[in-house]
Amino acid sequence: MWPARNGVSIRKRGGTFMIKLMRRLVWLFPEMRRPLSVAAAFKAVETLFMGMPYGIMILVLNDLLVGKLTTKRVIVYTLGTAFGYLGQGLFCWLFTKKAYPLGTQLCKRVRLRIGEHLRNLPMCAFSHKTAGNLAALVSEELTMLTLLPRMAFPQFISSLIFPIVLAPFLLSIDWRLALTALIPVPLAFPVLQQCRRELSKGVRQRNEAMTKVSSLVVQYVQGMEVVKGFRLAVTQFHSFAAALERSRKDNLSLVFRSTPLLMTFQFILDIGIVLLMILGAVLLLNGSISIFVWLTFLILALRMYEPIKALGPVYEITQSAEATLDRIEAILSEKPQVHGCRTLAPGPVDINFKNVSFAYDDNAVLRNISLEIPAQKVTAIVGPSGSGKTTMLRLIARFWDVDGGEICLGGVPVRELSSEALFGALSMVFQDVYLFQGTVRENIAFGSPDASDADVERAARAAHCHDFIDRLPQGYDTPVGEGGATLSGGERQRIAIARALLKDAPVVLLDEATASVDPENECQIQEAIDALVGSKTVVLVAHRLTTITQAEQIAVLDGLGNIAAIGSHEELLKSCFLYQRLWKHRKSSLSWKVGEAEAVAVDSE
Ligand SMILES: Nc1ncnc2c1ncn2[C@@H]1O[C@H](COP(=O)(O)OP(=O)(O)OP(=O)(O)O)[C@@H](O)[C@H]1O
Repeated sequence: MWPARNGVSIRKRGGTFMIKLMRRLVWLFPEMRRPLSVAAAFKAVETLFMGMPYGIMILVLNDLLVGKLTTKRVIVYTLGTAFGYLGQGLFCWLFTKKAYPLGTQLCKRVRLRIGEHLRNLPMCAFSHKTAGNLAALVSEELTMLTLLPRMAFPQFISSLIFPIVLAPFLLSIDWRLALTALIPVPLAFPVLQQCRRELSKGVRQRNEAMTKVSSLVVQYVQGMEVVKGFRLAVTQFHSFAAALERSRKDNLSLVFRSTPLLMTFQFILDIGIVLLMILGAVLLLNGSISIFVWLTFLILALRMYEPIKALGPVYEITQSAEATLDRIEAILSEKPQVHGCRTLAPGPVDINFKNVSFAYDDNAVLRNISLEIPAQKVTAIVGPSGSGKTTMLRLIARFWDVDGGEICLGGVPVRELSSEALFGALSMVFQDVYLFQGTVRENIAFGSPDASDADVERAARAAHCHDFIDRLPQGYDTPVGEGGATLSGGERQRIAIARALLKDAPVVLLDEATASVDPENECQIQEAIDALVGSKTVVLVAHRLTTITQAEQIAVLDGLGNIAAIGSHEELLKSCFLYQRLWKHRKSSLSWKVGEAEAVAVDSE
């Protein structure tokens, strides 16, 4: 076995770069082994047929030189040549039929495999960088990988077959000329190896530049509002243009670095032909060989070098494919989150934080916190900005795993729950509501594929979305733009609440939006939340005064990773200084907002 590379161990056996590469491919996608072998066999037979007309040409030459070329023989040779071309055509077609779909299949399999793997990764594996990386990998880079089975591998087989078949034949005719014809091949290969090294560096640089371009595109489009709002369009565009220029330069440098080496490689092979001519002429003149032998060598050597010379471009494909395989392996080697197999007993579910500690990399956010969240009650988490409120919700859902302690759901540690049991028990409404491309109906029924249209409408009414959905051009069948860009923040949040209502899970995790919404929207969101809460275990990161006061239990985070106090609103107002401060701050910001609203109203009168 190869030592684990990026966590993925790969069987290592000998073989050339191409064989190793194909082994890696087959190791990652074992289902490709058989179709690849069949395609390779077709290519090999096609190559043999390609050699047939040359063989016949030599027979004709021999007959001509010894004066044995009869009409009958001419007919036989003509038929033989035609047969050679027919066989070549037939196997070329068989090869194409087998090998070309392999490229598209490979593309699909890689994308599916990566998609499947990403589904099981913890959230810490995702970032903007990853988005750009993935975009570059699954689009442009993958296209180069698809050339491996349908272009590079077959070309490699062709280049192998001729020397293997011809070497014994040439050696049996004249060993001196045979060695002259064959020796340039091993002499030229070190140059090709050097070219491979250059290509390897260049391809990686080019891929990095491509990834940067993709990341910038993702960032540019996703952050367009900020870009425009802060008049950064020109600056951002310049960095995008600079990344494109870098990518262009890297592409050119790849060509300029490899071309001289490729030309040297081909030149060494060409020298073989020149040497063959010189040595052949000398041997012919001193009577050691016949003209037939000399001409035979020239014809066959030219034919033998042709596919070997074509190996140059093959190297570029293999280096790109190797870099792409490295990146695929790196993604696949990210450790997936392991779920247990335990399930939850039906009925109410409580949540228990037992000495939980958590840090994002080095940023410790929670330190040994313990909190019992009773079933079917509303627990609010409050605290200064950045104190870890949202993080607590994320840990319940296992978007991240705790570093110390444990979180139990219905008495079962979340790590031991199966993903179906865990996510089946949770309804989540987060601050940044993401809506998927599709209709409003599909977005509401996202977590409940079996819901009927009537169920969707009932949930939408309860979440106070029905009226605005009804006003949309196609009602529930109105397409929603990517991320929900065509709806307002308040509308998006209410759709997320309808989604959660429809799911009807025993635990509700709710991260109230901090962004202010207009009073009418705020009131509707509040009513939608009231409908969602019902008889469920609710954990909410609360920002509105009403939601905070209505909670049966409030946990106050102190901003240093600890829980400062736990209690009801009245208890905390009496006993917790931090809560009093937070409460005062909230009230004053509310009166400030009300005052501002009144001022606007007066102004407009
Ligand atoms: N994905 C992440 N990677 C690294 N650090 C993060 C990540 N998410 C949050 N943090 C950091 O963790 C800390 C707690 O963040 P969290 O979002 O839980 O706070 P919060 O109390 O919900 O804040 P707010 O009230 O402003 O929404 C912050 O310092 C934040 O910068």
